[in-house]
Amino acid sequence: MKPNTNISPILKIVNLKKSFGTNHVLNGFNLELYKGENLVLMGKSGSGKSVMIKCLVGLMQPDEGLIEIMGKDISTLSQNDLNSLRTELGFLFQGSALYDSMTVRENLEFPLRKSTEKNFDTEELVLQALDNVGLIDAIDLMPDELSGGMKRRVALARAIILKPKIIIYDEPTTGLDPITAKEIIQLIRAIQHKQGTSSLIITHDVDCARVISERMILLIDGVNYIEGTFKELVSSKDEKVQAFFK
Ligand SMILES: Nc1ncnc2c1ncn2[C@@H]1O[C@H](COP(=O)(O)OP(=O)(O)OP(=O)(O)O)[C@@H](O)[C@H]1O
Repeated sequence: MKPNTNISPILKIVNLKKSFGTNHVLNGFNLELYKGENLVLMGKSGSGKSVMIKCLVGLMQPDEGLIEIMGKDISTLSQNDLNSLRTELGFLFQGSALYDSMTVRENLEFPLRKSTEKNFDTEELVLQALDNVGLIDAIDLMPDELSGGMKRRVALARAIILKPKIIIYDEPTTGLDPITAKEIIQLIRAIQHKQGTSSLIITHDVDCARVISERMILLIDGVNYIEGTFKELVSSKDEKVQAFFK
């Protein structure tokens, strides 16, 4: 399904460029994410996916290009405005990234403590988020008492706890066995459906892309080399594109 391009994208990247010396990582990368869609970004290792995310969240300064989140050009925002815009973004990082010395409950409370919005019931949000990932019973456990799949679920609960409008998933299924990976994919879909979030999913996992994507972008040679549905991309005759699906 093609997005309705009459509607403004919730996230927009235009002509993003970033080099490190002679290593030209991003050479004019473009991306548009529309409300409620699941957009998958695939790129080989070292193609610049993390650099793109760092530019997106303001952790790295691009050499050139425009990044708009919910219609706001992030380069023009004050630190305060950038921080409050960041609360509209949820992240699921590679490898879950839970705090080992904190219980599940404390891990989930962490983003709430940092939030500028204080008008919420912490206990209720924590329980709601854990319920969404089917892990209420694990609330007082420590991360090392959880399986890899449970950790990923807790990380997912933490990513959605403030009901962000956009969620960025960085390799959500890496390191999981195929069955657990499928469960995580189903959860991502269920959460997107329930909360109407827009998702940017960065993955190497072709199965994950096939199941979850409504649209895909391949990052090759620093640009959005090709865009389309999984079906369109998988039937491309272009060798660089085919290499992703072998
Ligand atoms: N701070 C930095 N200084 C110099 N080079 C960097 C820096 N950050 C990234 N790079 C380079 O940018 C390129 C892209 O790296 P990046 O981490 O974005 O790849 P990636 O697509 O996320 O890879 P992976 O899938 O393995 O995570 C690499 O060549 C890397 O060495």
